[in-house]
Amino acid sequence: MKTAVIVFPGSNCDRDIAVALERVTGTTPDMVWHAEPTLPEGLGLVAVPGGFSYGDYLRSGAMAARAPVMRAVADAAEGGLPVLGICNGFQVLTEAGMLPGALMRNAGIDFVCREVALTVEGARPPFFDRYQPGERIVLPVAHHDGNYTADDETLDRLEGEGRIALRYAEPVNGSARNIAGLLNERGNVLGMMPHPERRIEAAHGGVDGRRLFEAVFDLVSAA
Ligand SMILES: NC(=O)CC[C@H](N)C(=O)O
Repeated sequence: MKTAVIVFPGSNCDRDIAVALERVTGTTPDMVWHAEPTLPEGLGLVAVPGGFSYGDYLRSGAMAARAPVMRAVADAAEGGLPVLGICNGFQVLTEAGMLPGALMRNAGIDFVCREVALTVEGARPPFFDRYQPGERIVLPVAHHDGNYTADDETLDRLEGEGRIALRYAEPVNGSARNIAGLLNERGNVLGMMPHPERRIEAAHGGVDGRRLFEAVFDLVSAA
């Protein structure tokens, strides 16, 4: 499966996700610089990685959302391509309007860097069909702007449409309804604050992130 990882000035989890994709899919992803106007042909997944794009000025993800490559990412998502935004990637996707709501400063102000327990809310493909609905998993988080915020009407709609993909098992950063991960309407764009790419082999202390990549790989290989 051909994959791409978007790289912004200040990305720092681009290598982590590249290694995870390589280990799971057996192919090396294309690293795509933010200034590129297009994406490579024939992709099965685009990853928007974690980090501190543009130093988190003006808000985390705000400047990256306006990078030339993001227009191509939005077009590809509209065409149904799976897009995975992790941590800063989730912030970029909300700032780009590809996912609703915003990620605000953590309720406790502090940077939160630890393992957290999460509930997988649904087993919806392409990302979660290798998990059980309601399954409890553990992944690491590392962020200062993970406090998901949206108005009540939006939150109710997200719940009603089954688009809350992941919830913190207990409050971590003040996120509305403990939201840790979110899908777009079609289900092919996922933004999540925890880092699945940092839990794919035993040496990481757990493998709860691995099935997410395997599920996308299965889907694309079967196509
Ligand atoms: N690990 C990350 O992607 C950090 C995300 C973001 N810049 C924050 O601290 O909120």
